[in-house]
Amino acid sequence: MSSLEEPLGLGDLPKLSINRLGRFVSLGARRPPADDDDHSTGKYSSSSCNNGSPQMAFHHGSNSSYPWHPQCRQAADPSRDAVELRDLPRKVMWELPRFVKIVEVGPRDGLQNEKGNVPASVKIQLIHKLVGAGLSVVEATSFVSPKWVPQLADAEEVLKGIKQEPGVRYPVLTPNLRGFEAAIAAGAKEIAVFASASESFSRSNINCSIEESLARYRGVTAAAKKHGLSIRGYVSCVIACPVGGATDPAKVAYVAKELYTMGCSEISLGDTTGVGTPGSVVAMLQAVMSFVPVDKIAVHFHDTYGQALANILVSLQMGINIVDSSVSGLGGCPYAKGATGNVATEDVVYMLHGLGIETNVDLNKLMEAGDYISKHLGRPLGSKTATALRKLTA
Ligand SMILES: CC(C)(COP(=O)([O-])OP(=O)([O-])OC[C@H]1O[C@@H](n2cnc3c(N)ncnc32)[C@H](O)[C@@H]1OP(=O)([O-])[O-])[C@@H](O)C(=O)NCCC(=O)NCCSC(=O)C[C@@](C)(O)CC(=O)[O-]
Repeated sequence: MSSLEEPLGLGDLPKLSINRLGRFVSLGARRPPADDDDHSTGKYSSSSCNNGSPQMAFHHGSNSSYPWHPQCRQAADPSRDAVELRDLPRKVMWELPRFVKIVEVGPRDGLQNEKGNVPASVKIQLIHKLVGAGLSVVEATSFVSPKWVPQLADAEEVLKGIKQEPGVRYPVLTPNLRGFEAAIAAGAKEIAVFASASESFSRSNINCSIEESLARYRGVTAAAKKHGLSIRGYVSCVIACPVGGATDPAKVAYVAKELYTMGCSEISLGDTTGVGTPGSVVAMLQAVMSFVPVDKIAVHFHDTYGQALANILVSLQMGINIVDSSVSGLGGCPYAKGATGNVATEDVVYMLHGLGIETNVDLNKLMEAGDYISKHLGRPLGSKTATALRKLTA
């Protein structure tokens, strides 16, 4: 089995201090009481006799509805159980933010891997539609070598063609000073630099080692600060690398810290290949949060294994409130074979709104943007939410 085929668990990762993780895990999942637990003190609760589902508890009332469940068999005090059931939603939801900022990466990360040519006019129209849907950060393009990413060779035309709205950010990727200069000449007000936590991915993506890339980015960020530009920093392969296998969370933390120290105001942690699970994501975030304030961290999940929404949820529970996503799930990295697109923005918005979290995004208008680009690319919608809602209204 290749490293891409096998999901990673905590056991695959290097040992970390688990104090924080222990605290976190205790909020979400309770261990079942052992036979010798003292139930009379309530030290270990048996309230999960509803098998973790508030709905089941609601319909069936008492824990004893599931006599086959080991914890149900041990339920002793119905009044205590009622109190704990009432508290369950608070326990599950209390760490969640009220507002999540979505960083739309479809026009860049989404289109950089397209086989066919997407005209600049279509990219510009897509960006306008995404901003019209309420997205306040839309990554517009990359000023990278057209030899490496021919799909974004029209970066200047795209950035110049956008009608930049006040209060909206349009970051562009810049791999070096040359890209930075081209970006400001085209009107960029925010740039993004992109390093990797994997040595082999760094070489295949930007043709240099991690240390060389950081040295290069120190020059780029210094120039950006002189021009008063905001800087976003990416760390890719935060869970695993297509070649090197599992990534050490300490390495992710190191690269994130370096980018933060050189002046990146937001650090986006990319699961480039989409192999992460909530277990590996918690360990990685725990490591990064020791060096970068939680409100400066964004998460960026590709959905190769269908884990992206679960990974986002666990990130929110850890205090993250910035999420990258791509309209209609567009995307894939040209240098990460087999990796699919980012999590679809429509699915993220649907989940967040379902949790009562505000985004300022209008889901209907967002779906129109998804329809627009999917029709242009001649492929079905890449969002489950949009597919389901379109069927309902057909
Ligand atoms: C970094 C380089 C340039 C090094 O590429 P290199 O070949 O080592 O550099 P070079 O200096 O030898 O330049 C090669 C050619 O490109 C030109 N060149 C050089 N720089 C530029 C520039 N800025 N703009 C336009 N042209 C440029 C340069 O002038 C030269 O042209 P030639 O002389 O052969 O005609 C190259 O490797 C590159 O552009 N890489 C970008 C690859 C890329 O964009 N990958 C996708 C990013 S996605 C990602 O990283 C993950 C992320 C962020 O999405 C998060 C996640 O999903 O996890």
